[in-house]
Amino acid sequence: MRTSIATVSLSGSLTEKLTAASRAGFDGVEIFENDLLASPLSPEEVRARCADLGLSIDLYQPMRDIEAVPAEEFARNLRRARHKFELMRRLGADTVLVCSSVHPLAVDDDSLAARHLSQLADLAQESGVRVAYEALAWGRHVNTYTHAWSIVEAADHPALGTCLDSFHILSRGSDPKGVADIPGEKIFFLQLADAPLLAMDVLQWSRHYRCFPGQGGFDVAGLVRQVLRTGYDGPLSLEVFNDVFRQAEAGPTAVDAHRSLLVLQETVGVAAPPAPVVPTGVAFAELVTPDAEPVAAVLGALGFSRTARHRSKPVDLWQQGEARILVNTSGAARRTGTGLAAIGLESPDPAGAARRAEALLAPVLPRRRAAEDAPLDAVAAPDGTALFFCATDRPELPNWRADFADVAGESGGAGVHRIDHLALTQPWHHYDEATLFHRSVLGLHAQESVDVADPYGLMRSRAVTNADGSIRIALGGGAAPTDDTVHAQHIALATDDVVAAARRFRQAGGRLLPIPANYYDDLAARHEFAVGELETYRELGILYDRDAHGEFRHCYTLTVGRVFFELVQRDGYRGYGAQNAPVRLAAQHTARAVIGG
Ligand SMILES: O=C(O)c1ccc(O)c(O)c1
Ligand SMILES: [Mg+2]
Repeated sequence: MRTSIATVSLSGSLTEKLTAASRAGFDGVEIFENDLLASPLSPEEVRARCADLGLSIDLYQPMRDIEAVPAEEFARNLRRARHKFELMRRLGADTVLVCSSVHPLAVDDDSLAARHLSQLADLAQESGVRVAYEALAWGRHVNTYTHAWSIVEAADHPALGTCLDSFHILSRGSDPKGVADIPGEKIFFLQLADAPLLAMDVLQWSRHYRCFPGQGGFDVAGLVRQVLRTGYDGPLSLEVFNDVFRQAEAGPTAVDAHRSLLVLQETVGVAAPPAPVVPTGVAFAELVTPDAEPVAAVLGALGFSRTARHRSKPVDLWQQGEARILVNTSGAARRTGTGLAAIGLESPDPAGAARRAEALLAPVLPRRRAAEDAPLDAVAAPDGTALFFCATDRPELPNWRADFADVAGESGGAGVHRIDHLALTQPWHHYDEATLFHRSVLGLHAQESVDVADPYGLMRSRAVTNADGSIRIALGGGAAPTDDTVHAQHIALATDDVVAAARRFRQAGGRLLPIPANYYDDLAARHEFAVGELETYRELGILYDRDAHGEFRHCYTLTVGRVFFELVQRDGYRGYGAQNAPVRLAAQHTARAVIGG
């Protein structure tokens, strides 16, 4: 289906918005009046720019407070409409949106509203324009889509139809089944937005918290299915008023937006991109660092051994059980410092996973970093992390491991057997985008988002997982001023005995994050522990949580650059310790103040 986006959904000048929409693959735009008024381009220039960019102008919007107003008011409205229809002729736009009136003098009189809209439609028709009447959820007298449709039906004018907007319908809890009563050709336009389920005034909710389909709590797909059954063949158009998107860069937002429509079309069965290939585990995590020594010291103390070296690049493989960490000292990190740059995802079908990712607009990275390397499909996540689709030691497929030559690593270890989860800090304005990306591109399941108090702001966190929990990525982000050293990425390592692993780490010279004594007093109040157990946790800085499925014990290393490690002992527990994150964040701020990072 054709896809469109309202300019109000993107940041920047009109030109920037149009360019971003075009690059992201949209077919058309809704031009929001304020964007045109503020643009130095003439309507003819806007029209030409859209044509150059391959965009149609699918809607001009909005006209307000038109119907069911006193006669002199309505006369002024018709005068205004004449001007706007002339403007639309210059723009080459043939459909105008009219929102249901919020005018204080508007009367509750459907037949007057129908007469007014019919008169407006007469005028529109003379200019070759169609009028799409939309019920605002906070309209003074008309605030449901069924009511707006009954007025359009009564007016019975060929140039008058209705505009359905998923936000106005779903925010009020209206039943979308009523859409079946509207003939498809009378649905002149379909606007789509999702929103988080918030208990607040509907106007504020609409103007500040809309998001792209799949990022909120509405059943947008259910509504779209209803609309498609009517035979509607206009565009799927996003109209998202959102404070974050207003500030974020238009290019990535437009890609995120278009991805949401691709996924929506897949959900309702009108598009079939390559099927998701759900990853089955973590093949490796790759750190970049300008200086391998501090990272090597921490990995060594954690029980890792350097087991192999890349044949052509300064990349070492550190391994313990099935946990593999690549340490890359090539140039890039000199600018960025030590950080988590890439994740290898074990994939049942790496090429298929890459095709899915590409179809959903993930930037594809070069398959071979050097001529002699095994070809490896990779894409960039919204935060820039490279995701490699790997087949480790499967003879029929290229093996990244074959690029590495074994070196004599000392054995031993600290009982770490695999990577339990990875935590990626998202730039604050990419949090919803990151969730949709990981869900749709990788086929992971998103858990509930939780608020996490940081001493200097509020973070949000949510895990995306596969069915058996062998992939668990915690996405963190939020309004807190991000401090790279505290809001760092982290790699959580699974062990069956966190106390033993923590002790070994310390004995080997590693430094664990100190946790305040008050935390343990609170633990003692909340849970019963065996004699001496809590004292051990207190001594080592081990945190504790439990859920309906089991227990979780975990502790943290100090941060190296922008990354730190966590040792976790997971006994049935299904979360990732988010309950303890406020204490961890505060402790990290303290540690940084005391130790200086
Ligand atoms: O918030 C508004 O005013 C507004 C304007 C136009 C729309 O299509 C809409 O859904 C809301
Ligand atoms: Mg709307």
